[in-house]
Amino acid sequence: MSAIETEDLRKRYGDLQALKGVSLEVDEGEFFGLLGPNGAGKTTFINILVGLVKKSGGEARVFGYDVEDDYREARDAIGLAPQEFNVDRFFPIREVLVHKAGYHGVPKDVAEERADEALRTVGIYDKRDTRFHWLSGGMKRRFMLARAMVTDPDLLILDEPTAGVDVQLRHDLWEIITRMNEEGTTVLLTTHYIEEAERLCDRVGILDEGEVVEVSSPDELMSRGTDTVRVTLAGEIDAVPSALNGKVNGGADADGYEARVEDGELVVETRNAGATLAEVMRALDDAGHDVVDVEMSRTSLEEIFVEVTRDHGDVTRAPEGDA
Ligand SMILES: Nc1ncnc2c1ncn2[C@@H]1O[C@H](COP(=O)(O)OP(=O)(O)OP(=O)(O)O)[C@@H](O)[C@H]1O
Repeated sequence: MSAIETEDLRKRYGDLQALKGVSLEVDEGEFFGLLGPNGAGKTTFINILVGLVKKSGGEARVFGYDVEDDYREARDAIGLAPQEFNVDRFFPIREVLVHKAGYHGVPKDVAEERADEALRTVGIYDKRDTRFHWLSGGMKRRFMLARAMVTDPDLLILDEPTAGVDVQLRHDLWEIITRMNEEGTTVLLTTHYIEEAERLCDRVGILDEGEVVEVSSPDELMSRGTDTVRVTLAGEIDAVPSALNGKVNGGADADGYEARVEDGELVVETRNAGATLAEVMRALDDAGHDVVDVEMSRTSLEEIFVEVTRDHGDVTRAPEGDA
């Protein structure tokens, strides 16, 4: 069964079409990243799933439950850590967690156990009698995750859970979320940190201006980029060795690569540096060159992300009748 399934999901705020027909499927147990520039519609998508925003059209289901017709069942399956802090400021945080679990139908004694466990997991158990208000910024982020997990949800939705936190805390939060996913919880994560998506997610969906422009694994996305191999030789070379010249096919595509001489060094652009390198080294050796140094660089996921959303913009924002 799918954890999340949307078909042609639409949302209009006045004149603004924030979601323009989003069809997405997230499998049970998957770690799915939703990426997109500011205003792409990520929070709107999440808010429809949790019943905070009413859809204008299309379908949205969580574990088969319609998010509007079967609101209670769908909502009880979700643990949400929203982007904005929206926590009761008058109660100690442990009580906030107990109330939260109770609201979702968890009996009081179990709720209390879960609250303690969640606070321990995120490392702020010793602050259990403190009000949210008095926590540090990092502790607040930890608490948001504790609150999302206290109902033991099948689907964890995290809207930029690590925004503005330091590297250490980010890694701590990653570890906790990864463990939950390994134990079977489906995770939907939105983030602006591409590295986060690359490290954590099985698949990422890129949303741009209310439309899904791409769904693939981080690896698949990375393989779209071009790797550059720069080889420094003992002496300068003035021409690409003929064995490599034969591979030039007008650009670096899946089957080939493009080699050129730049400042006396050999530069090869390829889809896959690992696969190409051996061939390049053999060709240089056969041509009698001594290799002094090899430097490889990959296009980052960040660059690919920028490219994908820019290309989408070129199409959707092109004036009518324009090619
Ligand atoms: N309640 C609202 N009323 C009017 N417009 C809204 C409302 N909520 C969101 N929008 C608009 O809908 C669009 C999508 O917003 P949304 O918050 O879903 O984007 P996002 O991808 O989450 O952005 P960010 O990465 O900045 O959080 C934006 O243009 C936003 O201004």
